Amino acid sequence: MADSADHDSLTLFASASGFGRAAVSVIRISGPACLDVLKAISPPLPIPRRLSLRTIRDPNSRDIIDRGLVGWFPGPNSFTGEDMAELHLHGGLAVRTAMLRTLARIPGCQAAGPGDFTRRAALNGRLDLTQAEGIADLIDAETEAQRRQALRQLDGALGRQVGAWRETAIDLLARTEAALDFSDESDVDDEGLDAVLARDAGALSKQIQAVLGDGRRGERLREGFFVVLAGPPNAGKSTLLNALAGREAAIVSSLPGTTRDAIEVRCDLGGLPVVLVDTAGLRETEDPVELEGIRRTRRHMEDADLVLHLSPADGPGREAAQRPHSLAVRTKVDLVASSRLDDGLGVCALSGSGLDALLEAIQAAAEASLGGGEALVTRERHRSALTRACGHLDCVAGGMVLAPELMAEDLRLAVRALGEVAGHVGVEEMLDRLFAGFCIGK
Ligand SMILES: Nc1nc2c(ncn2[C@@H]2O[C@H](COP(=O)(O)OP(=O)(O)OP(=O)(O)O)[C@@H](O)[C@H]2O)c(=O)[nH]1
Repeated sequence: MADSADHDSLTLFASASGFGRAAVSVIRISGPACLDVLKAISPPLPIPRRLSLRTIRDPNSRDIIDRGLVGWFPGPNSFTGEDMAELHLHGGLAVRTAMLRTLARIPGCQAAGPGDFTRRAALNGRLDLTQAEGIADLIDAETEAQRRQALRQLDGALGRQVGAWRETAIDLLARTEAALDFSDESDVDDEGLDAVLARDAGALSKQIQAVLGDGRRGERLREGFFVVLAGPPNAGKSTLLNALAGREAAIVSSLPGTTRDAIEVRCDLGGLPVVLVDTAGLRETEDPVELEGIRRTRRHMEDADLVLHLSPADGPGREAAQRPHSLAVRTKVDLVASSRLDDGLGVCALSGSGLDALLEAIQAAAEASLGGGEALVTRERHRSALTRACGHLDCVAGGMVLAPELMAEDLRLAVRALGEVAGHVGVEEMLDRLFAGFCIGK
């Protein structure tokens, strides 16, 4: 990982297209030695930003490694802001290995770690931190809604909004500082300044809070809408999960208590990411392993966005929905005559009957929770920094700090908290954490 000045002067290289077998394999190179590397392995240098067919050789032995396309992207107008190159080679394992081994032997070159290229782009001011997160989210996006949200963030929607709030907070701070520094000079009018500052700080805080009051839609969309399948042992939870997910993900068995821990299956419901969670059956038991499973089930139910309370149609009556975000579902409806069924949701996971209605109900709940406009805040990190900023602005707005020096300090802390979102301040540790989650070559 590029975390020291020494490391930053190295030229990094990595496979940017994964490590499997493919038609084309892309190797990225970025750093000060990039130009020399290209001249050594694939002369002559291509026209910038235009892929050119070249023979690529080991610079020492002059052995041919492959014939492929070479792209040359001189800094600072490259993804990382440094000199960069891309080698589009044949996607075989041996070709890629030979190329990476050759690059590793060139002085000044080093294999990149996860996220190193994006990290350099952020450090060179090509992206702010929210956009770097947008790239990570775009790579991880599994559904259409996640892809759209990540693209919006990569486009800088959050960075621009938070940047505008930060400018306003800086302006408030400048006015306070001016009043402090020149309070004895006649041309600085601090008459009623406290009231004006309090009003403006309050207005800014309200704007931020309006965005924060989005029901955590952005975070939920990244993480998925959690649907927990709960109910007594043998209610048919695992069978239903498999039927809903369309694959055999959970162990299905006729032994009550087969599922001891939660099993999660991610699926795409109408473009929304839904995580179905199969849990241990709820019943009275002395078995310590099963008890632990039941404890975890209860915790999953508390954290769930939606709980499906399953009860077999041939058993006791339908369980009443215990909280607003829950649905009572009758399972194994094939075991009773249709005349004995009530009007609520009922499924036969074996034949698939009733599954469409259940999926529609889950999708409607997910849409109600995740839909309703475009969320700006997509991570707890953003929420926590913005909440802190609001706290400081509210101190100024509420007249809780009377001395102008203290007011200035609160405004400074608000500016700092807002700056953290885009990566202007105090983010070294955060950078390590963020880029560690990237893939190599990005
Ligand atoms: N007739 C019928 N049997 C079903 C249906 N769904 C599940 N079963 C059967 O019911 C039994 C229990 O199913 P599971 O899916 O393992 O039940 P579970 O609720 O996950 O059980 P635990 O893991 O013990 O909590 C199995 O024999 C299934 O084949 C259904 O719709 N109709």
